Amino acid sequence: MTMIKMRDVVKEYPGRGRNAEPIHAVDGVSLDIEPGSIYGVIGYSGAGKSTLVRLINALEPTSSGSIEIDGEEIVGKSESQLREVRTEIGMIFQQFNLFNSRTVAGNVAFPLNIAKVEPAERNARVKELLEFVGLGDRAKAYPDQLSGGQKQRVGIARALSTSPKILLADESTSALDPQTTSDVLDLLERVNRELGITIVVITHEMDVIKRLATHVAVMENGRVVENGAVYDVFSNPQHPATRRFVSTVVPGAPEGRELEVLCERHPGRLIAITLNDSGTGQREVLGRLVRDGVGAELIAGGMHEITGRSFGHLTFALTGDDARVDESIAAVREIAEVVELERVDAASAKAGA
Ligand SMILES: Nc1ncnc2c1ncn2[C@@H]1O[C@H](COP(=O)(O)OP(=O)(O)OP(=O)(O)O)[C@@H](O)[C@H]1O
Repeated sequence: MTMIKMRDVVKEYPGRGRNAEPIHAVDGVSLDIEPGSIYGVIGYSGAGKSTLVRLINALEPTSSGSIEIDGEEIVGKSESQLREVRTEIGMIFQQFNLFNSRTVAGNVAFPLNIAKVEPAERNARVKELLEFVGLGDRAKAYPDQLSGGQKQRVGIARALSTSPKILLADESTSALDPQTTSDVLDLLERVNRELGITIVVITHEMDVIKRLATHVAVMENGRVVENGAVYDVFSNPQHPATRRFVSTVVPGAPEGRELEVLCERHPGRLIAITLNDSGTGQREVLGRLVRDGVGAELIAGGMHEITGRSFGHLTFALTGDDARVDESIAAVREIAEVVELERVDAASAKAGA
């Protein structure tokens, strides 16, 4: 059964000022998030990501549409019914939201106290969770004595305390440095793999999606403009917003100033080759490009590993007799997507500007 099923979900806020149009923070979103997946939701500031998360854990009422959590409709439920649904959902935050007056153990125990779990069972659970997140020796510390990464580990342990089926992570690594981000993402991956918890990751960083997610939805102006398996979306982005996000982690064919610089540095004809995991490798490409009278130099691009599958762009400068270069290009076209780039020279680009 689908873990989170959204159909035509709308969240409307009153507009600011008199006679202002209402704000559609979420505007007709339909998504299926399957059990065991790590679903990334990416978008620029104001796209509606945080609102979507607040609707999933019913912190705010949905204006219209349907949200099913593990088969159970949550839209229109009473507060007491929602409390039960919320125990199925853990949440972590950008600013960690820990209680500074409580110890690490006290923070993790907090949801268990509310759920009236017996002390012996509660203490055992807290110990087990702190071991799981690698903080077994910090139970008595206070949040102020911890680094950002450690605080987020406490946040994760607390979110897992009631054994939820779903973990919502709202910009959970945005306040952390790159190494700490990487450690926290590794931990989230373990939460998913070892505990089988479905994770929804809200972020504005495509790197987080690339590292962690199995699926991605791109949001713009309250709508999902594109979604699917991460590899499919990365290797063939359709919407301009998706292309912009993908280009931040997987550079496409060079353009603009980068292309100008490459043209300044390299003579010949430039071609950009797109490779996916359909079997064609770099070696095969080179074998077809290089022939008598044709020189091929790799001048930009690289391959990327996305959900265990490879994908990337390679840009070559080809020198030699035009007819022979044509043959090389035709030979590569048989096995890969090839685009010939129009040369630009900086002087004429400036003159034209
Ligand atoms: N409580 C509210 N009242 C009125 N408007 C709101 C409210 N919450 C959000 N909005 C508006 O809804 C839109 C989406 O906001 P939301 O915070 O969900 O976006 P976001 O993608 O999470 O952005 P950010 O990354 O900056 O948090 C924005 O235009 C925002 O101003």
